[in-house]
Amino acid sequence: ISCTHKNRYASLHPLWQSPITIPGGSRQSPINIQWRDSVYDPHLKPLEIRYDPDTCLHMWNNGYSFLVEFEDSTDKSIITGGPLENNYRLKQFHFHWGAVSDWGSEHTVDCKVFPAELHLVHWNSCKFGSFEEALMEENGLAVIGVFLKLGANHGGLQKLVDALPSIKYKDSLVELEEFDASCLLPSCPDYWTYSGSLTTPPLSESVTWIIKKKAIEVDEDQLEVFRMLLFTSAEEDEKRMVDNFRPLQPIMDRTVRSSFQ
Ligand SMILES: OSc1ccc(O)cc1O
Ligand SMILES: [Zn+2]
Repeated sequence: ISCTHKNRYASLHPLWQSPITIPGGSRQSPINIQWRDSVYDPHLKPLEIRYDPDTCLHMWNNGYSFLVEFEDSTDKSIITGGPLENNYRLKQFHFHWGAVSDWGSEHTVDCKVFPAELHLVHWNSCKFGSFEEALMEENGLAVIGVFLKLGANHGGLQKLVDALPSIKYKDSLVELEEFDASCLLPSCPDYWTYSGSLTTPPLSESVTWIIKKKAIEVDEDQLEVFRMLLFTSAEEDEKRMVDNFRPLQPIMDRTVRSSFQ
Protein backbone atom coordinates (compact mmCIF):
# COMPACT_ATOMS: atom_id res chain seq x y z
CA ILE A 1 0.00 0.00 0.00
CA SER A 2 1.21 3.50 -0.58
CA CYS A 3 0.48 6.37 1.75
CA THR A 4 -2.35 8.55 0.46
CA HIS A 5 -0.75 11.70 -0.93
CA LYS A 6 -2.68 14.23 1.11
CA ASN A 7 -2.64 17.88 0.21
CA ARG A 8 0.69 18.25 1.98
CA TYR A 9 2.32 17.97 -1.47
CA ALA A 10 0.07 20.71 -2.88
CA SER A 11 2.25 23.67 -2.04
CA LEU A 12 5.81 22.35 -2.31
CA HIS A 13 8.82 24.53 -3.16
CA PRO A 14 9.77 24.03 -6.85
CA LEU A 15 12.81 22.03 -5.73
CA TRP A 16 10.58 19.29 -4.36
CA GLN A 17 7.51 19.69 -6.62
CA SER A 18 8.06 17.04 -9.27
CA PRO A 19 9.11 13.93 -7.39
CA ILE A 20 12.41 14.13 -9.25
CA THR A 21 13.22 10.58 -10.21
CA ILE A 22 16.95 9.97 -10.56
CA PRO A 23 17.54 8.10 -13.83
CA GLY A 24 18.12 4.51 -12.66
CA GLY A 25 17.56 5.58 -9.03
CA SER A 26 17.00 2.40 -7.03
CA ARG A 27 17.63 3.63 -3.47
CA GLN A 28 16.00 7.05 -3.09
CA SER A 29 14.86 8.73 0.15
CA PRO A 30 12.63 9.41 2.01
CA ILE A 31 10.47 6.28 2.33
CA ASN A 32 7.53 5.13 4.39
CA ILE A 33 8.76 2.70 7.06
CA GLN A 34 6.13 -0.07 7.34
CA TRP A 35 6.82 -1.27 10.90
CA ARG A 36 5.57 -4.82 10.29
CA ASP A 37 7.75 -5.21 7.16
CA SER A 38 10.95 -4.20 8.99
CA VAL A 39 13.23 -7.11 9.90
CA TYR A 40 14.88 -7.34 13.35
CA ASP A 41 18.64 -7.85 12.86
CA PRO A 42 20.28 -9.23 16.06
CA HIS A 43 23.73 -8.47 14.59
CA LEU A 44 23.07 -4.71 14.63
CA LYS A 45 25.22 -3.10 17.33
CA PRO A 46 24.17 -0.21 19.56
CA LEU A 47 24.89 3.12 17.89
CA GLU A 48 27.71 5.02 19.62
CA ILE A 49 27.45 8.82 19.60
CA ARG A 50 30.58 10.77 20.60
CA TYR A 51 30.06 14.49 19.96
CA ASP A 52 32.41 17.24 21.23
CA PRO A 53 30.39 20.49 21.72
CA ASP A 54 33.54 22.52 20.94
CA THR A 55 33.44 21.35 17.28
CA CYS A 56 30.33 23.47 16.69
CA LEU A 57 31.08 26.32 14.22
CA HIS A 58 28.00 28.28 13.10
CA MET A 59 24.40 28.14 11.94
CA TRP A 60 23.25 29.37 8.51
CA ASN A 61 20.31 29.55 6.13
CA ASN A 62 21.25 27.79 2.88
CA GLY A 63 17.96 28.52 1.12
CA TYR A 64 16.60 24.98 1.71
CA SER A 65 16.82 24.65 5.51
CA PHE A 66 18.94 25.97 8.38
CA LEU A 67 22.11 24.06 9.14
CA VAL A 68 24.39 23.87 12.17
CA GLU A 69 27.88 23.01 10.89
CA PHE A 70 30.77 21.37 12.71
CA GLU A 71 34.55 21.41 12.44
CA ASP A 72 35.31 18.05 10.80
CA SER A 73 39.10 18.02 10.33
CA THR A 74 39.48 15.41 13.13
CA ASP A 75 37.45 12.53 14.59
CA LYS A 76 36.40 14.71 17.57
CA SER A 77 32.66 14.33 16.85
CA ILE A 78 31.80 10.92 15.43
CA ILE A 79 29.28 8.11 15.39
CA THR A 80 30.26 4.46 15.12
CA GLY A 81 28.73 1.01 15.73
CA GLY A 82 25.09 0.45 14.77
CA PRO A 83 25.01 -0.66 11.10
CA LEU A 84 28.28 1.17 10.41
CA GLU A 85 31.62 -0.48 9.57
CA ASN A 86 33.67 2.65 10.27
CA ASN A 87 33.74 5.97 12.13
CA TYR A 88 31.58 8.68 10.57
CA ARG A 89 32.36 12.33 11.31
CA LEU A 90 29.59 14.85 12.14
CA LYS A 91 29.48 17.50 9.38
CA GLN A 92 26.13 19.26 9.94
CA PHE A 93 22.56 18.88 11.07
CA HIS A 94 19.43 20.46 9.61
CA PHE A 95 15.65 20.10 9.72
CA HIS A 96 12.61 19.62 7.44
CA TRP A 97 9.19 20.95 8.49
CA GLY A 98 5.68 21.86 7.32
CA ALA A 99 3.65 25.06 7.00
CA VAL A 100 1.42 23.55 9.72
CA SER A 101 2.09 20.87 12.31
CA ASP A 102 -0.11 18.32 10.48
CA TRP A 103 2.86 17.44 8.27
CA GLY A 104 6.55 18.26 7.73
CA SER A 105 8.65 15.11 8.15
CA GLU A 106 10.32 13.37 5.19
CA HIS A 107 10.16 9.78 6.41
CA THR A 108 6.88 8.37 7.70
CA VAL A 109 6.15 5.37 9.96
CA ASP A 110 3.12 3.31 8.92
CA CYS A 111 2.16 6.42 6.91
CA LYS A 112 2.22 8.59 10.04
CA VAL A 113 3.66 12.02 9.27
CA PHE A 114 5.39 14.10 11.96
CA PRO A 115 5.52 17.92 12.16
CA ALA A 116 9.28 17.95 11.49
CA GLU A 117 12.39 15.79 11.07
CA LEU A 118 16.02 16.36 12.14
CA HIS A 119 18.91 15.04 10.00
CA LEU A 120 22.39 14.67 11.53
CA VAL A 121 24.78 14.23 8.58
CA HIS A 122 28.07 12.30 8.98
CA TRP A 123 30.75 11.14 6.50
CA ASN A 124 33.02 8.07 6.47
CA SER A 125 36.36 9.49 7.63
CA CYS A 126 38.08 6.11 7.51
CA LYS A 127 37.57 5.67 3.75
CA PHE A 128 37.39 9.24 2.41
CA GLY A 129 39.28 12.50 2.86
CA SER A 130 36.36 14.92 2.93
CA PHE A 131 32.58 15.20 3.09
CA GLU A 132 32.47 16.32 -0.56
CA GLU A 133 34.33 13.17 -1.63
CA ALA A 134 32.25 10.85 0.60
CA LEU A 135 29.02 12.44 -0.70
CA MET A 136 29.42 10.67 -4.06
CA GLU A 137 30.43 7.25 -2.72
CA GLU A 138 28.33 4.25 -1.72
CA ASN A 139 28.18 4.19 2.10
CA GLY A 140 30.02 7.51 2.14
CA LEU A 141 27.43 9.11 4.43
CA ALA A 142 25.45 8.13 7.51
CA VAL A 143 22.45 10.27 8.45
CA ILE A 144 20.56 9.95 11.74
CA GLY A 145 16.89 10.92 11.31
CA VAL A 146 14.95 12.04 14.40
CA PHE A 147 11.21 12.77 14.29
CA LEU A 148 9.93 15.88 16.10
CA LYS A 149 6.45 15.70 17.69
CA LEU A 150 4.37 18.34 19.48
CA GLY A 151 4.76 18.37 23.26
CA ALA A 152 6.92 20.11 25.83
CA ASN A 153 9.33 22.89 24.91
CA HIS A 154 12.76 21.47 24.02
CA GLY A 155 15.41 23.32 26.07
CA GLY A 156 18.41 22.34 23.93
CA LEU A 157 16.62 23.26 20.69
CA GLN A 158 15.59 26.61 22.20
CA LYS A 159 19.24 27.80 22.06
CA LEU A 160 19.06 27.42 18.25
CA VAL A 161 15.51 28.82 18.00
CA ASP A 162 16.65 32.00 19.81
CA ALA A 163 19.25 32.58 17.08
CA LEU A 164 16.98 31.85 14.07
CA PRO A 165 15.75 35.45 13.62
CA SER A 166 19.36 36.44 12.91
CA ILE A 167 19.49 34.06 9.89
CA LYS A 168 16.03 34.84 8.47
CA TYR A 169 17.39 35.42 4.97
CA LYS A 170 19.07 32.93 2.60
CA ASP A 171 22.90 32.89 2.97
CA SER A 172 22.87 34.60 6.38
CA LEU A 173 25.07 33.07 9.10
CA VAL A 174 25.49 33.34 12.86
CA GLU A 175 28.43 32.08 14.95
CA LEU A 176 27.52 29.55 17.65
CA GLU A 177 29.56 28.91 20.73
CA GLU A 178 29.58 25.28 21.84
CA PHE A 179 26.47 23.18 21.11
CA ASP A 180 26.05 19.52 22.11
CA ALA A 181 24.07 17.96 19.23
CA SER A 182 23.45 14.82 21.32
CA CYS A 183 20.86 16.81 23.32
CA LEU A 184 18.62 16.51 20.23
CA LEU A 185 18.63 12.70 20.32
CA PRO A 186 15.98 10.65 22.14
CA SER A 187 17.33 8.53 25.03
CA CYS A 188 15.80 5.33 23.56
CA PRO A 189 18.48 3.45 21.55
CA ASP A 190 16.02 1.82 19.10
CA TYR A 191 16.34 2.60 15.37
CA TRP A 192 15.52 1.41 11.86
CA THR A 193 18.22 1.40 9.18
CA TYR A 194 18.14 1.20 5.37
CA SER A 195 20.19 2.23 2.32
CA GLY A 196 19.04 5.48 0.72
CA SER A 197 19.95 8.89 -0.60
CA LEU A 198 20.15 12.59 0.10
CA THR A 199 16.69 14.15 -0.07
CA THR A 200 18.01 17.37 -1.62
CA PRO A 201 20.09 17.73 -4.80
CA PRO A 202 22.33 16.01 -5.80
CA LEU A 203 20.12 13.21 -4.32
CA SER A 204 23.24 11.00 -4.19
CA GLU A 205 22.59 7.34 -3.30
CA SER A 206 25.34 7.35 -0.68
CA VAL A 207 23.44 7.36 2.62
CA THR A 208 23.12 4.72 5.34
CA TRP A 209 19.96 6.01 7.06
CA ILE A 210 19.52 5.47 10.80
CA ILE A 211 15.95 6.49 11.75
CA LYS A 212 15.29 6.71 15.52
CA LYS A 213 12.12 4.93 16.63
CA LYS A 214 11.31 7.52 19.36
CA ALA A 215 10.53 11.14 18.53
CA ILE A 216 11.74 14.15 20.52
CA GLU A 217 9.20 16.69 21.81
CA VAL A 218 9.14 20.35 20.76
CA ASP A 219 6.38 22.93 21.25
CA GLU A 220 4.32 24.83 18.68
CA ASP A 221 6.08 28.13 19.43
CA GLN A 222 9.42 26.58 18.47
CA LEU A 223 8.05 25.28 15.14
CA GLU A 224 6.50 28.70 14.49
CA VAL A 225 9.98 30.22 14.66
CA PHE A 226 11.22 27.66 12.04
CA ARG A 227 8.36 28.90 9.81
CA MET A 228 9.50 32.52 10.10
CA LEU A 229 12.68 31.71 8.14
CA LEU A 230 12.75 32.57 4.41
CA PHE A 231 13.83 30.60 1.33
CA THR A 232 14.70 33.99 -0.16
CA SER A 233 17.49 36.53 0.30
CA ALA A 234 16.95 40.09 1.54
CA GLU A 235 16.62 41.46 -2.03
CA GLU A 236 14.00 38.95 -3.28
CA ASP A 237 10.22 38.77 -2.72
CA GLU A 238 9.74 36.98 0.60
CA LYS A 239 8.93 33.25 0.47
CA ARG A 240 8.48 31.60 3.88
CA MET A 241 10.68 28.56 4.44
CA VAL A 242 8.03 25.87 4.99
CA ASP A 243 7.21 22.45 3.45
CA ASN A 244 10.90 21.85 2.69
CA PHE A 245 10.45 18.07 2.57
CA ARG A 246 10.78 15.72 -0.39
CA PRO A 247 7.83 13.47 -1.34
CA LEU A 248 7.99 9.77 -0.43
CA GLN A 249 10.04 7.61 -2.82
CA PRO A 250 9.42 3.97 -3.81
CA ILE A 251 11.11 1.41 -1.54
CA MET A 252 12.02 -0.72 -4.61
CA ASP A 253 14.04 -3.81 -3.68
CA ARG A 254 15.00 -2.69 -0.16
CA THR A 255 14.52 -4.09 3.33
CA VAL A 256 14.36 -1.89 6.41
CA ARG A 257 16.12 -3.51 9.39
CA SER A 258 15.30 -2.77 13.04
CA SER A 259 17.69 -2.81 16.01
CA PHE A 260 14.81 -3.89 18.26
CA GLN A 261 12.22 -6.67 18.40
O1 LIG B 1 18.02 16.24 3.29
S1 LIG B 1 18.91 15.10 3.61
C1 LIG B 1 20.50 15.66 3.35
C2 LIG B 1 20.79 16.92 2.88
C3 LIG B 1 22.11 17.33 2.72
C4 LIG B 1 23.13 16.48 3.03
O2 LIG B 1 24.43 16.87 2.88
C5 LIG B 1 22.85 15.22 3.48
C6 LIG B 1 21.52 14.82 3.63
O3 LIG B 1 21.21 13.58 4.07
ZN1 LIG C 1 17.66 16.40 5.37
